Amino acid sequence: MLPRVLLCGEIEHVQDECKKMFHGIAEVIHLVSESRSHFLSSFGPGGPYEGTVALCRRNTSSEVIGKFDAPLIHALADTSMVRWIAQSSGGYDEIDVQACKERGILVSNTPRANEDATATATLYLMLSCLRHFSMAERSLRSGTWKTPFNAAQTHDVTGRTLGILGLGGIGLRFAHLAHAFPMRIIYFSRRKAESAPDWCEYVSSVEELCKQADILSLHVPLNPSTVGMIGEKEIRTLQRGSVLLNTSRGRIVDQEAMIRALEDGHLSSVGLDVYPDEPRVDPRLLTFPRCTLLPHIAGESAKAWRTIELQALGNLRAFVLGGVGEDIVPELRTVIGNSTTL
Ligand SMILES: O=C(O)C(=O)CO
Repeated sequence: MLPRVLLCGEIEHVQDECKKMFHGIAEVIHLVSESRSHFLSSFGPGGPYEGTVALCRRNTSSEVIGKFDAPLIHALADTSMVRWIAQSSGGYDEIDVQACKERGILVSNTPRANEDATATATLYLMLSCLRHFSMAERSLRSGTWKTPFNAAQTHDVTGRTLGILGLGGIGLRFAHLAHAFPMRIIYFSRRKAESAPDWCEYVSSVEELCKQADILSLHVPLNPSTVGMIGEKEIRTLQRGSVLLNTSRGRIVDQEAMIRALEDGHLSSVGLDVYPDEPRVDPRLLTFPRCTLLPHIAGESAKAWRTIELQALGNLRAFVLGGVGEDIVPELRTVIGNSTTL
């Protein structure tokens, strides 16, 4: 019997490629569970997921089986042979990687696959927040032409200082895109990035970044050390009238502090693609017409989706064939070699 790989969330964009990739080496099976308890009780003998050695996971699966938190990972390790989870996105914050580490399950993600799409969307948010393009379009679509859009309250990019928090793939790509404009670009990362161009200045702390920037863009992953990283103190350190952009994860920002700053004008607008409790959007955010709000689509373009799915499936295939895939998340890289073979 071939080993089985379970798709937790469907492959939508590369179905033919998926069939070819696993032909003769593994049986690809689909999620049939309608609850978390059914999911967890289905790996045993005679269950629909019997013989599953690895999963490909999309965040959409959490609607049915929930996040891959510590209880789920421990139950999975107790009741199944699953040793690899190939996450189908750059962010893997819905998987408890520490629990995976304890139980010898490795996790891969899809770095690089949607850097360009996410950086491009961030650029759109920056321009829209300064020039109120989203508001202007809403004025036109509602049949009121330029009202309530008010050009006198909009701003140019020229002369602004863009502060990038996290100069990984997306942050760096955004820096390059923004460099087309006559603006100063600074960044803070845990360590100075070797790939940073000369014109992208390193500053030594988040505080220094907030002191100098009047546009702050967030590009760090969500993990226990980044939850609430941008709170009241950081927001108030930004100059009055600054713009905050977030295409990483909602919980990196203290949403209450952000809303207070929008209410009293300390932040002139925010450009968001992500929210703390998606798909819920705090209704107070909808009352600030100059903000640009997207429904977590920054990293989604036709090319990005195909690349993400191919990369996730590639990691899964490498695991099935050789016992280890690529793109292991940083927290688990030291675990390679332990109990991952079929
Ligand atoms: O790749 C990710 O993690 C995304 O959030 C895609 O938008």
